[in-house]
Amino acid sequence: MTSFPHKLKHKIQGALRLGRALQLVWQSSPGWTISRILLLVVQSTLPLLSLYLMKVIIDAVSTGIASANKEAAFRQIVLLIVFNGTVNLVIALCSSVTELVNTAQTEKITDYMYGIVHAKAIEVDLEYYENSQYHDTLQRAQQEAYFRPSHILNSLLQLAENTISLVAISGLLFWFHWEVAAVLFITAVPGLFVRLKYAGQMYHWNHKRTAIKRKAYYLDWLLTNNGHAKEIRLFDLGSLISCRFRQLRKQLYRESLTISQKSAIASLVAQTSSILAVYGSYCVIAYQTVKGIFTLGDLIMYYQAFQKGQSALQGVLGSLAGLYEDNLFLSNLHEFLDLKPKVVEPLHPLPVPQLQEKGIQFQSVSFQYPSSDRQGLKNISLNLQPGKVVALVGENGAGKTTLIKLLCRLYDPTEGSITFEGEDLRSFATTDLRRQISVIFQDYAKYHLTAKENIWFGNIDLPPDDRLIKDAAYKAGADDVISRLPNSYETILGTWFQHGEELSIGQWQKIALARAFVRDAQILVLDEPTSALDAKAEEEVFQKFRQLIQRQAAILISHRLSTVKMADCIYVMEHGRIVQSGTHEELMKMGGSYAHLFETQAKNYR
Ligand SMILES: Nc1ncnc2c1ncn2[C@@H]1O[C@H](COP(=O)(O)OP(=O)(O)OP(=O)(O)O)[C@@H](O)[C@H]1O
Repeated sequence: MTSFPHKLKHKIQGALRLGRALQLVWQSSPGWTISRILLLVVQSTLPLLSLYLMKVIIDAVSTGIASANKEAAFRQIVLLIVFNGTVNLVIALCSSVTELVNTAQTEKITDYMYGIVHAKAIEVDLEYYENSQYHDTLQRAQQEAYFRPSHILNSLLQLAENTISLVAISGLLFWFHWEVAAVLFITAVPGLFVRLKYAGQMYHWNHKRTAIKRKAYYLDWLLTNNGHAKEIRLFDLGSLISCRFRQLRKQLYRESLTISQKSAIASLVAQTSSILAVYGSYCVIAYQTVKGIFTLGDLIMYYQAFQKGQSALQGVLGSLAGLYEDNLFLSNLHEFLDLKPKVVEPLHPLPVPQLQEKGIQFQSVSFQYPSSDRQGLKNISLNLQPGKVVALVGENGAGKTTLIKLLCRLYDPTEGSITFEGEDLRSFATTDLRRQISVIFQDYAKYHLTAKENIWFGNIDLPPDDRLIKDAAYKAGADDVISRLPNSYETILGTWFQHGEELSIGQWQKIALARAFVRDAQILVLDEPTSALDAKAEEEVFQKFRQLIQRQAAILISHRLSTVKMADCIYVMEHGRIVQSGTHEELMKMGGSYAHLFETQAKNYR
C-alpha cells in the first residue's frame, strides 16, 4: 500500500506540474489570458441573472392574470422580457468573443510550445538521439506539448465558471428544497470516480505502448517516404511492411477499445443511477406544486436551476477529472523538458586559442557508448598539427567516426583527455569549440532548401550572398553542378518542395563538401568525403585540398588508400585501437595491416 507521505508527495508534484503549465500559458499570452478571465467572470454571473429574471417574469404574469390593470402589468412584463433578452444577447456576444479569444490563445500557446520543444531538442546532446528511450520521451512530449497547456487553462477556466454557477445555484436550491438539492450532488459522484479511474488506465496504457506506436509510425514512414521508395518496390517489401503495420495497429486498437468499452459501461451505470434520482426529485417537486406549496414560477425556476445546476456540477466534475488527466499527461512533457545535456558546459569557459605547435592531442583516450557494453575506443593517442593532414584508416566499425565525435565534444571520453593547444576541450564552451571545427560526416545532411543555403549553412556568420559561398562550391567541384541547375544557386534541392531539383548522390556529396569548405574553422574533418565522387572529381578535390588547409589541421577518413597516401601521418585503427601509424612510405616498409590492405586494393586496379 502507498503510504500517506508518498501520496502527499505525488499530489504536491501534480500541483506543481499544473503550476508550471499555467506559467507557460501566462508567458505565451498574458493579454489573452486576462481577457479570458474577464470573460469568464461575465459569463458565469449573467446566466444567473437571466434565470432570476425568468422567475420574476413568470410570477409577474401570474399576478398580471389576477390584476385589474392588465395594461400596466403587461408593460412591466415587456420591460422585464426586454431586459432578460438583452442579458442573453450579452451572454451570446461573450460566448462568440470567448471562441475568438480561445482560438487566438491556443495558437499562441502552440507556437510558444513549439519554441520550447525545439530549444530543448537542440540543447540535448547527440547521445539522446542515438538512444531509443529518448525518442519515446520525445514522442510522448510532442503529443502533449502543443495542446495540453491550453487544455489545462480551459479546464481551469471552466472549473471556475462552473464552480461560481454551482455555488450560486446550489445556494438557491438548498434554500428552496435541501433534500432534493442533496440528490444533485450525491448522484454526480459515481460518474467522477469512473472518469478518474479510466483516465489513469488510459494514461498508463499510452505510456506503456509508446514504443509500439513509434514502431507503427516508423513502418508508416518507411512506406511513404522517398528514401525507401526504390527498395520497397524492387524487393517487393510493400505488403510485408504494410502487414506488420496493420498487426501493430490491430494490437493498439484492441487494447484501447477494451479500456474504452469498460469505461463506457461503467459510465452508463453511473449515469443511469443519476438520471433515476433526478427524475424522482422532479416528481416530488411537481407533486408539491400541485398541492400549492410552490408557485408556478418556483416550479419553472426549480426545473431550470436543477438542470443548470446539474450541468454546472457535471462541468465541475468533468474539469476536475480533466485536470487529473492533464496532470498525468503533463508528466510526459516535463520528463522531456527536464532532460539535461550530458556534455557539460564549463562554468568559466576559456577562449579557443589559435592552433600552434602543440596542436590537438588525444592522450590515452578510451570511450564506451552509454548504450553499449563494448569499448568503442581504447587508449588512443594521436596528434593533429595545423597545416598537416592526418588520415584514419581501418575496417568498418574500427572507431574512426567515434573519434571525430569526441573531437567535436558530441561525447566526452570515458578515460584520458583531448587537449587543444594544451587546454582540455572541456574548458571551452561547446559552441566556441565547434565553431573551430568543420566536419562533413559520411551521413551528411541534405537540406531541401536552395543550393546556396545548403552551402551557407556551413558558416551562417557570413552574409547569405557572400562571395566565399561560390569559392567553396568551386573548391568542392559543386560550382559546375549548381551552374547547370535552372535557377543556379537559388534552385531548391531535393523533391520535398515544388520546383525542387533532385541531385545524384555524388552531386549531393559535392554540395556537402562545399558546406565544410565554407566554414572558417581551424580543424577540417572529412569522413569519407569523396566516396560517391567519380575518379576525376576526387582527383580535383584532393589537388585543391592541400591549398585549402594551409593553416588548418585536417583529418581525412577514407577506405580508398589511394586518397590516403597524401596524408602527413596515417593512423591505422582496428577494434577501437591504433595499431600502426606513420607516413605511407613508412607503413609500406613496416608491413602489416596497412601494407596488406594497400596491396590488396592496388592489385584490383592492375
Ligand atoms: N551511437 C552508438 N551507440 C552504440 N554503439 C555505437 C554507436 N555508434 C557506433 N557504435 C559502435 O561503435 C563502434 C565504432 O563505430 P564507428 O562509427 O566509430 O566506426 P567507423 O570506424 O567509423 O566505421 P565505418 O568505416 O563503417 O564508418 C562500432 O562497433 C559501432 O557499432
